[in-house]
Amino acid sequence: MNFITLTKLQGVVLINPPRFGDSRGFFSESWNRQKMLAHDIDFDFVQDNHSVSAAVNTVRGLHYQSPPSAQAKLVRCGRGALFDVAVDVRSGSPTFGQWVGYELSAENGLQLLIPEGFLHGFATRMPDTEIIYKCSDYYAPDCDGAVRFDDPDLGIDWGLSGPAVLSEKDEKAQWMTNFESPFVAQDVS
Ligand SMILES: Cc1cn([C@H]2C[C@H](O)[C@@H](COP(=O)(O)OP(=O)(O)O[C@H]3O[C@@H](C)C(=O)[C@@H](O)[C@H]3O)O2)c(=O)[nH]c1=O
Repeated sequence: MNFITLTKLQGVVLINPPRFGDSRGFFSESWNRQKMLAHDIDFDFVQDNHSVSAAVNTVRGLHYQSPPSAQAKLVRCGRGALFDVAVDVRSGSPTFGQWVGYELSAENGLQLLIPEGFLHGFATRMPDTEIIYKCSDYYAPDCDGAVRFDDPDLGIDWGLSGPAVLSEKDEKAQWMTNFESPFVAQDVS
């Protein structure tokens, strides 16, 4: 797989950082701003997040932060495996409402880059799965929002093997019909 794979959603990029294996294990650069600049990708990440989900089929999402605290995220899996999803909610985008999803695991080392203007969520495939992600803005609870992961208008195939394990916040998340996007598409064609 290439280092960078573009997806059908403009700005969402799958990254496959090289791993240098030896008798000890491997070494990999999980973020190198200079190397990403060569691919016209640049973010000023200011916060790193790390969460562990105990149960398989835990779903966190679909989350966003509204402007002026919108966040781009660079997501990877530190332990176990997860299915990571980005949904385009940029008003005026030709792919508004469309989603992409990729398996990110500790084993495959893949990362998903999700710019501002997208909902983000993931489902765990293994117990005690760890997600680690960089954010381009700080946590701002007043700007925090959530859309139901199982919204029929989105039709995301999460590939769950049982009932989703959700937080109270995600249980109560709004449906797409009530969602007014705070994001406007820029330079999306
Ligand atoms: C997201 C976040 C939460 N918290 C606190 C608030 C709360 O007490 C506790 C758990 O928060 P949540 O239930 O929102 O955590 P979680 O459901 O893991 O939320 C995360 O989900 C994924 C899909 C994302 O994309 C993230 O941006 C974030 O929204 O952690 C922070 O202190 N800083 C943060 O940046």
